[in-house]
Amino acid sequence: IPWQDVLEAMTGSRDMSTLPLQEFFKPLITYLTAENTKNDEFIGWDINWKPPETPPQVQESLKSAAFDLEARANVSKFDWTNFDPDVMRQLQKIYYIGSSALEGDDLIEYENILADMEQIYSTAKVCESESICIPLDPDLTRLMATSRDYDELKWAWEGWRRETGPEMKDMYENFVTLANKAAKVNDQPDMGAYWRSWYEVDDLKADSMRLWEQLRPFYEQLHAYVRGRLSEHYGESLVDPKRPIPAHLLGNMWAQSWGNILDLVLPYPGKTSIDVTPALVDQGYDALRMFNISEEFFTSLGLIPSPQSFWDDTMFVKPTDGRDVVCHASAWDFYNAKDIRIKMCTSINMEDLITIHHEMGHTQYFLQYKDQPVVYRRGANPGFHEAVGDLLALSVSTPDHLHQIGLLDTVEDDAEADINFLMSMALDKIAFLPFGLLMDLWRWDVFEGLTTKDSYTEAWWKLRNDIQGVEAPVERSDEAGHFDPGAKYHIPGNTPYIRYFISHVLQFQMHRSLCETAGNTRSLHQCDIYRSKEAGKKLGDMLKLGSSKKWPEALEAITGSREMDASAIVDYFKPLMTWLEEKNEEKGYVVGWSDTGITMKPTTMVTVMLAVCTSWLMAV
Ligand SMILES: CC(=O)N[C@@H](CC(=O)O)C(=O)NC[C@H](CC1(C(=O)N[C@@H](Cc2ccc(O)cc2)C(=O)O)CCCC1)C(=O)O
Ligand SMILES: [Zn+2]
Repeated sequence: IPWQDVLEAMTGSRDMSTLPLQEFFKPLITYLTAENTKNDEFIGWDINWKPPETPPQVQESLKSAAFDLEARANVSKFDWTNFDPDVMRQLQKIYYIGSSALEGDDLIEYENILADMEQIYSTAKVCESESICIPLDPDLTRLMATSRDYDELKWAWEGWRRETGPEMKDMYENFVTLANKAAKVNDQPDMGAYWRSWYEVDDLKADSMRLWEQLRPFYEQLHAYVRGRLSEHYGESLVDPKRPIPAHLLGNMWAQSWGNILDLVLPYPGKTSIDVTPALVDQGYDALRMFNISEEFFTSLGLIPSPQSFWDDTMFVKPTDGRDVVCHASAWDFYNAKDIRIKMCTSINMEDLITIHHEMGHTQYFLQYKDQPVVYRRGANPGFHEAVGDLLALSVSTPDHLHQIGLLDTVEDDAEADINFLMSMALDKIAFLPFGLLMDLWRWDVFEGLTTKDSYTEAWWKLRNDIQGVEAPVERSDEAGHFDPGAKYHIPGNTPYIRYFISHVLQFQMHRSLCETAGNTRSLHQCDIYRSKEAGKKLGDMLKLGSSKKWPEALEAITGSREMDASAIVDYFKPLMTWLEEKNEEKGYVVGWSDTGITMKPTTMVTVMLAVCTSWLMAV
């Protein structure tokens, strides 16, 4: 409560007053006044007065004494600029507490809306019949990954959006109002600005768009090839080779990673498979054993082993006692420098093996910064926290590494096998970029008030079209009560998302540097830092910083650069990009997309322009 209330409780007055102090010293003040008058002392000080010349050595001691006094005086003035910068940084992080700054009913309503939306999302099921209803995890996820039936996929895709979004739509509008109210208490104009403030850069949106512009040409090449192959598989009537790709055909409920349709777009089908799911199943892997693969990779680098409490308390698989749990994987720091846990409904497949590494990247960060002040127990920026696990998974995913740990029996090291591997990586890493970007482009506009409830879905599909080049397989509209953003965990879960886009740039930058540290001599996409204590030391030292330093310093500790830079991901995928440009040209796959479906290749465009100009000149 405000100090005035405390003062009033003690003294009955709400104002500070000097009267008691004067009363306390009254006798002395009377005496001094009389004495000074008697001795005709000069009261106060005359700024033109100069002390008599003091001998040099006395001057020196006076100066040093004055300096100390000055320094002490400054601190006692509680002058922020004079505080130790680290104290300033800690105070700032203590002061800005996000949504916790809401008071009373606002805070209760805010928490209730979040709980209600989370409840809708985590219990939603799509019913095939009166008695059979299937949840997202694992059933709908598996269907979206494995079905190749256009209509079955559409049924699951549309059903999931029907069971989640509409019921949340009004809640979300109220949620945004309260979130923005909290942002203002944190000295931010809206919640999106508050989230972006964690990156401590002038314009995170501009930085993100700049990175995207560098990467978009590569995405367009991949998009063109995948659309071409899907169009051949499903037929042009279902997949128009010039339009955005129907969003339900990409192996994922949100089309955010396309790894599950590798079989439909594999460049060289004759080569040995690099999907280890069959091996995991055949070798009888269970969740715990998959976690141990990840644990062993981390400790091979000399990183910190997971404590026994982690193994005791982690939820590895979906409970079979009927409890409704939030199956969306997550890693938890209990901020007691001891307890860390993961909660995950692990399936026995490659995708979840990678997810396990992602989650253990979080718990490794928790372990590394556990001795920092609590306010510093965070990523250098949120993108760093998301990059750690994926960074190590870049080494684990290489065919050679998978072979080394017995999950691939043969590995072919030739150009075609390389392209197949790069394609499998691109279907996750390159395909993810536009989605990782558009999630918060949509949300930042909503928090800023540029997108209001009556256009939530319209704005969402405009971004999905423009940025990601995918479109809904069925009509979507706000008028119909749709709220498709609500079908993605992080919207009702209110988890910021740009961190994943940033992570997808950072993880390749760090991979390139750690590969150098580990003495890698092969191509970047073949690099495996397994067992490199030097690489592990570099990574560990950066992780120990937590958020105690601004993130460019943390990035510099690993890469030597203070800038986020997309050149590493471009280097990694270079061989595939060259291959895609040639293949798209050779197969006549159109690059890019537009709503009208009329897209011309640049060469055609130029021809048309020339024809127009010539005819115009002739006329003139
Ligand atoms: C207490 C708490 O909240 N803890 C945080 C961690 C922390 O902040 O300390 C946490 O556990 N968040 C959960 C979230 C889970 C996953 C996720 O949501 N992934 C995104 C995007 C994505 C896509 C590709 C990729 O390679 C990596 C991520 C999605 O699935 O869309 C699901 C599986 C993977 C990661 C996570 O781990 O980030
Ligand atoms: Zn994460």
